[in-house]
Amino acid sequence: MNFPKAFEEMFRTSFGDRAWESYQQSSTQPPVRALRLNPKRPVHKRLLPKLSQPVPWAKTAYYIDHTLKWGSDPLHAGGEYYLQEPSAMAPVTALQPQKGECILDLCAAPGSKTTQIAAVLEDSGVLVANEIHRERCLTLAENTERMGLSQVCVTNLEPRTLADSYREFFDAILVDAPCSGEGMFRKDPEAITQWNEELLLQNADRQLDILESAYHMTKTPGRIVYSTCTFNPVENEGVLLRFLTLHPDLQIVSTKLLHAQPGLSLDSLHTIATRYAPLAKILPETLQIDDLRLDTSRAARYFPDSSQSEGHFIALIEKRATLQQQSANFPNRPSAKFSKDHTKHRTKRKQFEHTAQEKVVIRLFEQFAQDTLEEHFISKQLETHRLRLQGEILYAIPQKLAEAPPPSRGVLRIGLPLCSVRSGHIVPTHALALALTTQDVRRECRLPYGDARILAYLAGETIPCTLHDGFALVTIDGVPLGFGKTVQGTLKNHYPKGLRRKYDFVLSKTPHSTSETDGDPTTATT
Ligand SMILES: C[S@@+](CC[C@H](N)C(=O)[O-])C[C@H]1O[C@@H](n2cnc3c(N)ncnc32)[C@H](O)[C@@H]1O
Repeated sequence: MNFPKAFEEMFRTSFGDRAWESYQQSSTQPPVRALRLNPKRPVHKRLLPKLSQPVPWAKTAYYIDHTLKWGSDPLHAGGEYYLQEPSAMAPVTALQPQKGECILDLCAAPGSKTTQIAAVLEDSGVLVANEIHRERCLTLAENTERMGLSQVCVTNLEPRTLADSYREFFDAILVDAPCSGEGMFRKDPEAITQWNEELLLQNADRQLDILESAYHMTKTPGRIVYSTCTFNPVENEGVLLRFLTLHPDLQIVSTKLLHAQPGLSLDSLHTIATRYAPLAKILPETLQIDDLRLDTSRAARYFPDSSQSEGHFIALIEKRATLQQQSANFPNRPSAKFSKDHTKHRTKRKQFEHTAQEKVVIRLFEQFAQDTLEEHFISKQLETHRLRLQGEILYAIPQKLAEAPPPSRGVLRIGLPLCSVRSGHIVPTHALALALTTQDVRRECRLPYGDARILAYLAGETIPCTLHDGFALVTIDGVPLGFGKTVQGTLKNHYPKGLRRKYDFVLSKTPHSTSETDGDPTTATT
């Protein structure tokens, strides 16, 4: 691999000559790949023999054979697993989401960390997944659907706009920031050509801006994880120090991540800054070396040569009350105005009632549910969610989210979309199908792995089915693929048109019999 001279200089100055030699050597190896199992799905027996090496720092995660096209298997379409680079799993491990918490994934697309957080929350609490770019946000929504998540709200907003609605709302926020992507070089050698020092400075400023919004959305006490897939200290430690000098109520705490190197200490950063101008440019002048709050060595860095991964930087930051809580200086919205809006909303909440149109759709959905779903699924949804019609879609919205003032625009999905109504008939959503288990439904069209009807269904064809007439969940040995409607021995296809494509039973293939690329855009993730 040909690295720019300036990149080599940054690396040698920051991490030493030996680290550079070792890094360079690792760059000749193929990138490592891994998957995370979806705890909502039964583990398919086809997968088991292929999952022999766990990723040490993440739950239910395994290294996988990089020669197989994992994204083309029908089990992938059923959300059985999520393909994710191993060190990209570490930020969520550091965040330590707890059941019932309100969590924000602020830079979320394509959704690898959103789906990882959701796996821990297990349908409890609230998870807002935000992505600024529209196209990437659609992929994020698709991935939350594929993994069967029910408590997720997907938004397409600038972080500052989101902060207007959710001030001090979240227990924990993940800022997996856009960065110079030095940890992507093995996977995407093209990225090397775009690397330059100006890019590091621009990214650092942008990251600081995003972190500012995160700060205002985090409760006290609360936590923020800041992560990037890049190595340089102009982003990473540099951004951390700039962020923490602005907020005395923040403190870096240890991530305790396995197999990671510690972040660069304040002492070493001062030395590096004397030899590396971009770092000297951004390092705050008033840093006190013995200020434990700013101990950047508590952050964690994964390098490809010292861990089996591509590379990441992760810092866990705690927000704690200080004696002199600093007054909010967030641009755009003064806090007094915000609390006024809040009161207005609370009054509205007390008077909450379904609209007439909502009542009609809910009644139709209840009839559908009586015929198609088991009682316990609906009663669980009603216990923890509120039903609300948004446009044409009836949603089950997590209670805590339904009580908060939602952003007035840019919401792609708020909780679990249940159904829409067409010509007086319920059309259940694909998201509902994938949020179900076989215990939740009255009719399951269960197909064994390898059955040709699976590929036909995923291509949008009708398939023969002997079940009683009505909606049925199509599954591969219990792993849901989508809905179909049985009419006199034929299952009409409800697999979404936009997702229909050719799949292949990849997991029955022996390693090295297929090409190295995955070929699935929805899984291109750090
Ligand atoms: C490293 S990627 C996130 C990967 C994602 N967390 C995952 O694990 O799948 C960073 C994301 O930040 C988004 N982004 C770019 N500029 C941004 C900005 N100014 N504010 C917020 N997000 C931004 C990018 O579109 C990109 O999707």
